[in-house]
Amino acid sequence: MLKIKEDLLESMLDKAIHSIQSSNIKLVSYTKQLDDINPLSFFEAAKSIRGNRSFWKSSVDDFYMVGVGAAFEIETEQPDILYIENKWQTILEDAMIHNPYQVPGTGIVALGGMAFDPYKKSTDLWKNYNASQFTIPEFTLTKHNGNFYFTSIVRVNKNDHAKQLLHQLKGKEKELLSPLEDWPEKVSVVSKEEIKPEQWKQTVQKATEEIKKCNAEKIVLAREIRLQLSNQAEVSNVLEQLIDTQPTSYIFAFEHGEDCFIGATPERLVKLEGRELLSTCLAGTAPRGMTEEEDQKYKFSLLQDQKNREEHDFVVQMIKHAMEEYCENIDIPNEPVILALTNLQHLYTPVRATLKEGYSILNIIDNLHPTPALGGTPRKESLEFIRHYEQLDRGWYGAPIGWLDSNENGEFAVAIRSGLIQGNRATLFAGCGIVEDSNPEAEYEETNIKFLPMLSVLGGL
Ligand SMILES: C=C(O[C@H]1C=CC=C(C(=O)O)[C@@H]1O)C(=O)O
Ligand SMILES: [Mg+2]
Repeated sequence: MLKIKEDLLESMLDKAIHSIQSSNIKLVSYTKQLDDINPLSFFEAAKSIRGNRSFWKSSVDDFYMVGVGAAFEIETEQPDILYIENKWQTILEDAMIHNPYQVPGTGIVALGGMAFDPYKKSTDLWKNYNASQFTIPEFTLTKHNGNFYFTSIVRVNKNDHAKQLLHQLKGKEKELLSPLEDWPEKVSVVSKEEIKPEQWKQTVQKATEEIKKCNAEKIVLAREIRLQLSNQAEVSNVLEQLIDTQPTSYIFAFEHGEDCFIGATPERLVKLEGRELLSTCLAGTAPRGMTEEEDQKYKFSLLQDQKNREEHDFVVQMIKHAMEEYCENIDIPNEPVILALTNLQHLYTPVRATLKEGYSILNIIDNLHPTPALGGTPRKESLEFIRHYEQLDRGWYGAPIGWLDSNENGEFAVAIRSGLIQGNRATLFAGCGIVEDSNPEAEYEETNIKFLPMLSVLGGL
């Protein structure tokens, strides 16, 4: 840091300390540009504060965010995203921000997520994850359009000393930006346990019966597998492999205490840049072929398959309807196209719109989640079925995860193709949309393909 910049940060800290009122949260943020730095190395360099790191890579853009430490946590056990919104706005009103770049994901940012269904009783598996939790990191590395930005955020207290805070910041920054000496090893799967697959197939059967009785139109059911690993899984290594093997997915990790929720999801829930909004309808699945010819065959039959088209169309109709409330200039193509991923292909309909004034990204999430790609149609009936009959604790699986910044930019994905790593154990999740014509055996096979991205990077193939 140049002397002149240090002086500016010191005087910001000093001013913040002297202006603080008894109960308010005063954050000071300072953003500067860095030379080339590998986001994964930055994540790994922060391993001394393991338990408090977040990682995000966008699916299509060369955009990364790595959050380290916690200047402040916004969390709630209540099923109330708007509590998060209010707290976030209050924090921003009191914050002092130095950010000459105004690039998405810089300045004051928050990274986090929430439970799929806060009304379902949670188990010990997810004890380290709140109903919703957003971290404002102490340090954020952002890669945007080939440029690197480094933001430091300090929560100041009345009795702090600016010089001392600055000294601590410089020490931590040096540690985070120093070259790495070694890179963690891969793990492998020692044993794999599928949780009650036959019972799961019976639940699928039960769902189709409920649909035939017109009690719902679509219900998404998930199942889990538990893995015993050769060693404690190193998150940096797992992330590195996910980036390599799933280049068109969002790659994410949210560490909470000893645990890490991690995955590679293709499903964007919402991206907001200024008022420009993107969303995605993703549902309907087929495998990839072993040859070009076989791949094309799967592709064409997926595009024409009645059952998959129905699964997909429920998502399109719901998102279209939700967008009409908050957006204008809504653009949704009439026909889906194929989104081909490493292990499977999906029916995909992109959505573009302009967000009306007065609404935020958290309003959109509140409205969209869960889409029929993860819940079902109608929402109320399908969620009741899931709550009652699904045997697992989804936790944050299937829920919105992502980030937002102080300039109304943000992006959230749906946390699928994911797992919870707990030392040398991991729990993986995969689900599928059940409609009237679903066949339990075929749906079981579909979930098997959806486990592959996580299973392969944990050394389970
Ligand atoms: C619920 C999952 O996928 C959803 C997203 C895309 C396709 C889906 C399907 O075809 O069933 C699912 O709705 C999952 O991967 O765990
Ligand atoms: Mg499906």
